[in-house]
Amino acid sequence: MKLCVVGLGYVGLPAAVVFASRGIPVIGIDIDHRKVEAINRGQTPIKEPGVDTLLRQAVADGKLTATTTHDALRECQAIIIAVNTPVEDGVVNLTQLKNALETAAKNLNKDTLVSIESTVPPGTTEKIAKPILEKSGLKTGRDYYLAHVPERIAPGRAIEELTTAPRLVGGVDPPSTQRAIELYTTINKNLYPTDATTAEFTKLIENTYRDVNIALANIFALMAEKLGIDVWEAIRLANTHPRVHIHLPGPGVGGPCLTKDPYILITAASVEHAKLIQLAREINRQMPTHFTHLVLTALKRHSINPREATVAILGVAYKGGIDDTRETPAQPIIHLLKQHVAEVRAHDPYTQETFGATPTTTVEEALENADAAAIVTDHPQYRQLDWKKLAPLMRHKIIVDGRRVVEPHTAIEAGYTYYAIGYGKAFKI
Ligand SMILES: NC(=O)c1ccc[n+]([C@@H]2O[C@H](COP(=O)([O-])OP(=O)(O)OC[C@H]3O[C@@H](n4cnc5c(N)ncnc54)[C@H](O)[C@@H]3O)[C@@H](O)[C@H]2O)c1
Ligand SMILES: CC(=O)N[C@@H]1[C@@H](OP(=O)(O)OP(=O)(O)OC[C@H]2O[C@@H](n3ccc(=O)[nH]c3=O)[C@H](O)[C@@H]2O)O[C@H](CO)[C@@H](O)[C@@H]1O
Repeated sequence: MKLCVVGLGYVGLPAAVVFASRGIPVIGIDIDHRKVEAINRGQTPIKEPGVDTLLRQAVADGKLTATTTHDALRECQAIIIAVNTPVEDGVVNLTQLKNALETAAKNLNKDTLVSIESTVPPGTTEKIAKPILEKSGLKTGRDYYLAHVPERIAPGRAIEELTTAPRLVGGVDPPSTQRAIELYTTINKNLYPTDATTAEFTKLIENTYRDVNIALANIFALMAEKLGIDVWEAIRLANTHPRVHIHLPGPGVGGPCLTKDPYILITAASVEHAKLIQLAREINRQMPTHFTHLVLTALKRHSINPREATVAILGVAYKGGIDDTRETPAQPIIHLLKQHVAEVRAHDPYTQETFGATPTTTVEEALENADAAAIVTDHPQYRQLDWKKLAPLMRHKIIVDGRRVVEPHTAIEAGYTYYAIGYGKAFKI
């Protein structure tokens, strides 16, 4: 059996190299010739731990080749579609997916499985993909097979999660579910069969649940700031209750999924009370502004004129331990701070991106003569910092912690004034 993977981005490429590593010959297809050329040279166009090694090996073994030509679909008995489904002005754009399906229909072999991994509105596989693919003259569930197998990988852990994280397998009919299980069982034994529309819906509600839960944590944080309470302590205590699992507040929710999937869900099924989900999105989108406000309040409380101040942003990636800056809250935070503050510097151990802030290569360089350290990302390296040793570098010893990377008592003992999202004790007079 040969597998074609259409779309070699953050989802398609890890899948391609993992299938190839299990001995399955894979043809990767992408319209971006630079990606295709890089892959054929054995170089990964995306940064994802482990992909580089598996890719080099797969190309060297002749198990993975990439092409821009969709005719290659003719050689495959299984096709994974992993093109992007971006949300624009709150509405999902399925153009890439429809184009990929049209070319698949023109090159579809009898008995082939088509698996859609892209995140899509419920009903897309059944009502959009199926009619397009049946233009081939083949009948679904009899002549060829169709499933939605949503991708659940978290960036930074893709390779591990592809083989271990539970996976939904939703065929449009039982034979399609069965064929999809046969394909995915070669890389992951933890499969949950269902139907395509349930799989599509489930993918969206998982990320929506996470976004709404984080929004709730963010509201609690704002309340704690008013009440003079430490929300981190309160959430830790609340979560000792066996039926409570409150997520963590922060300076914003970034990444390619939580910022997009709730909108796909709301638009797909417009029920009145979906405004809960909409509101959660708005709360999370507001957090970078709130964090910026905390930084400016901290400067004011220390009688520092922002126009003469330097703020060091620690962390540009959207979450800890990775270099991914898609939809990162650091971008609006830097943008807003630059409107008020003389100099905004940025440091990140994983990425060079600074969104217009002055780049720095070490934490020491970022903090030298700075008035405040503003921690945006929970990189593991930041948890190891010796704040006592760093203190003499700074002009003013102020920490504004978006992620509870520093324990308040550690900062205070090292001579800092400590502010944080949800740390109401900083404001208690
Ligand atoms: N990035 C993630 O971590 C993640 C996780 C789970 C689900 N998803 C979902 O997976 C899908 C893909 O996301 P991504 O981040 O990999 O996107 P991406 O933009 O990184 O990759 C998509 C790739 O598809 C290619 N492409 C577009 N049209 C094509 C066509 N007709 N034929 C061949 N190639 C084509 C693009 O050139 C690009 O390389 C989205 O629906 C996304 O919501 C993403
Ligand atoms: C349901 C779920 O788990 N889905 C995962 C999610 O992966 P992700 O990479 O987007 O990672 P998250 O951890 O959700 O982070 C997003 C942003 O939220 C911030 N955050 C997080 C937790 C918290 O308590 N408080 C916060 O503020 C964090 O800093 C970051 O900015 O979507 C992928 C694509 O669909 C999935 O495949 C993947 O399984």
